[in-house]
Amino acid sequence: MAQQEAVDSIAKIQKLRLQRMTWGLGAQFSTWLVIVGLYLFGMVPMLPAAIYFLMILTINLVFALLIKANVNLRFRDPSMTAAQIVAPIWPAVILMYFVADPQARTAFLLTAISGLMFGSFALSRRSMLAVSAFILTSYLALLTALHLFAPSRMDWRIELIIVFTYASVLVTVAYLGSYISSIRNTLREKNVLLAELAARDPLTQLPNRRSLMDQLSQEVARFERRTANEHELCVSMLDVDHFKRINDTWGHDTGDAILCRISNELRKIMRQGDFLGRFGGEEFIVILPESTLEAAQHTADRIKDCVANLHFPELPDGERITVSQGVSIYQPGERIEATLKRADEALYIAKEEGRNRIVVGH
Ligand SMILES: Nc1nc2c(ncn2[C@@H]2O[C@H](COP(=O)(O)OP(=O)(O)OP(=O)(O)O)[C@@H](O)[C@H]2O)c(=O)[nH]1
Repeated sequence: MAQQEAVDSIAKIQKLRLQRMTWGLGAQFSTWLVIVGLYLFGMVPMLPAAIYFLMILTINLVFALLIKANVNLRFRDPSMTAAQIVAPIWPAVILMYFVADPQARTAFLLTAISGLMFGSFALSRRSMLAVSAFILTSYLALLTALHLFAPSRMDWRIELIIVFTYASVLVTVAYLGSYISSIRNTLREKNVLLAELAARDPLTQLPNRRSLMDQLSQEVARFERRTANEHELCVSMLDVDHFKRINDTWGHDTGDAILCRISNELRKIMRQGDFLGRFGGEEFIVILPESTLEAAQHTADRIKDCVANLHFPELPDGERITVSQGVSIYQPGERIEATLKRADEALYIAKEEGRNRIVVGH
């Protein structure tokens, strides 16, 4: 099941990557328009323009195929952000060589900046600066080629100003972009932390009521999807006996310490796949998915014995703590609250019958 969830989440991320690629195509679209315009105005010959489009088509196709075939998952950055920004630059540089007018060439430089902005999704400052350096070096290489082979198509004074301006703009964009990227990372980390805090009980560090209810809904959904009928979803509600007396006699701090100790010990004896949480006060819930009533009773017995045999250094020698438990089984199609209510009623009976026992709710 967990494996299926991991596969689903990878598929979702891959879909998002393809979506970002489409946005990238949107950003490249402006460059394509520029080229069509240059061609229509007779500022660039047809062959280099056609070669450019062929190269860009191949590049985009390769990236899309890498994502579709999940090959990108093997890379250090599966989003291939830097590669996707850098790859279309050289086809543009080659085409720029054939553009006669230096002013018209600057249009390409602007579109490279919008490509760089995609780096703010993922790139560190160092990577953003490296990509900027790559763009600038590519432009300098173009100027060198023009200087050597087609000096009539360039004016060094204008190019110097363009290169200087472009370098400062790239550095600014790289800094701002990496700042946005770092804010995104911090936000992501904080969200993970917040989600963890919202799901955990601060005293015992066990999953809290909200988390228990989430887990129960997931287990119910899973149960309703099951194909074979051999397993049950069982719930055990557990309450520490005479806890008020413990608080009243030895103080609230002792009560807290006892709740923490019980939580820790129960955590240790939980079967993998079972879920223990604090429902509130001195009440806990154990969720036993893919179980049977017999197995649930067995677990409840283990819990009962575990707590009854605990020695608490905070309490006088011989003072024992016990727990009562109400067990219920989820009935197909019912609301989970109904299952919990049966467990609660069974717990009530366990208390009535003398505590330190397990009652199954029907
Ligand atoms: N120390 C401590 N006490 C808590 C906490 N949450 C709830 N309690 C106390 O737990 C006690 C529960 O008492 P009752 O509901 O009367 O039940 P009980 O004394 O355990 O008696 P039975 O459940 O009938 O065996 C109350 O005194 C609450 O104040 C907590 O986080 N820490």
